[in-house]
Amino acid sequence: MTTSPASGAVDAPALVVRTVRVPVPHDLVALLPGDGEQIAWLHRREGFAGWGVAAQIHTRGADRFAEAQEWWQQVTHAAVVRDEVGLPGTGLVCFGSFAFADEPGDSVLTVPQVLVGRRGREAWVTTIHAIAEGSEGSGAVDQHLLPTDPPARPQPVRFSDGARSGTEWQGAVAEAIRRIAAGDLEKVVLARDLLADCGDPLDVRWPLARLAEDYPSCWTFHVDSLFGATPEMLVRRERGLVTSRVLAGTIRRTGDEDHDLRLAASLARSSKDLEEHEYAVRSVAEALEPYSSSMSFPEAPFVLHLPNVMHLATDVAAVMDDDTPSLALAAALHPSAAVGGTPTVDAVALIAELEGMDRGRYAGPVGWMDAAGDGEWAIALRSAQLGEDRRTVRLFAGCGIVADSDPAAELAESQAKLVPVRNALG
Ligand SMILES: C=C(O[C@H]1C=CC=C(C(=O)O)[C@@H]1O)C(=O)O
Repeated sequence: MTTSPASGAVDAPALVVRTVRVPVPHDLVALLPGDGEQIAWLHRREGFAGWGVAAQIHTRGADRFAEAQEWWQQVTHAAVVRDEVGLPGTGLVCFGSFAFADEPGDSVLTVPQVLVGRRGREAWVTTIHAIAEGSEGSGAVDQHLLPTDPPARPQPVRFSDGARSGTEWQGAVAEAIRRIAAGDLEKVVLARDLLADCGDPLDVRWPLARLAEDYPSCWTFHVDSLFGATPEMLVRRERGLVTSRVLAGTIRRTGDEDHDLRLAASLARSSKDLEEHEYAVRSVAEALEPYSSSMSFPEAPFVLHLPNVMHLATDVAAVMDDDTPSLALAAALHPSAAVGGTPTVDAVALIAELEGMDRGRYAGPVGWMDAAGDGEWAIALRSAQLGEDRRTVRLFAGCGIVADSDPAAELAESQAKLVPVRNALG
């Protein structure tokens, strides 16, 4: 069932939900069917694999988060739930992917028909169907734990420039640096896209399996044709505790361990990167402040090592003052200065002026939420949007620009950030 609140009225279906404990599956991606709605959320082999659509809403505009949240509240109120596991992520769960910008933007919240979840030594299957459908059409739970036919290896992929060539994009970065020097703003994150032609329709399980394998410390996701492996957690809420992993400030890895350790040390001392990082941490701390009774984060960032790049990283933790749902927190935090800039309004305006493209859902919140409002919303980075023909893929990468940035170095950094999805397609 799909609804759209274009008329202002939100039409929530009445769902029957059943969660049962099952043996821990070896590999969640291997359970995904080869077609239809496929949902993935994976972190260190834990998370979810889901399929089918029990209910869905599309929202757009400045109220996209609020409308989705209102719909979710109605769906949860109308649902009949039998949950024998009782963990965050069991019972009724939705998955969402939200547009970066208010316009044009298309955002989605989906409730799958079948969801297999894993957390530590616990695993479960949740089946969801509309009350109107009468019986539990999803059948015995064991059938959902059988690996499906593996995806075929894709053909070699051809890449081409997106909205801007590398040279044009460096020009946009140079213009942003001029605006910052003129005092118009302090930081802006500029992104670019790269087009991939896969020849045949892409079976998204192929890149998902590779991303989950190669980037286990990232959150590998697929929601409504947006997929990737992001290292940045915008907000995670679990029973009154909120955490956020803020990233900004990047250096490319060389593959030589000793050299990379020296690079990590230089990143931790780089005033340009520390400044870029400081803006991002401040934006998250200021946005969480109204919702929390206490907050903590270390004075200096640590260096997060990924296979392709290293980032300055800060983990922020806050105790919630009230029961604001995780999606509402994500809405309050979006766009943080890791993907927008400082001040936010000026940065978002400059992004629209200089990038020459619609970001779509790249750099928007992507994640899941349960009926209690607990959930995880990451920032959709190191990501790509699969086209409607399923043959073309748009990859995205962006870089934080401050006064001391260098356009050529930023282009190289954006190329390094494209590596995870590029390699996963190959
Ligand atoms: C905008 C992206 O990365 C952000 C997250 C980490 C480091 C960043 C940087 O150093 O510029 C960016 O703020 C991207 O990967 O597309």
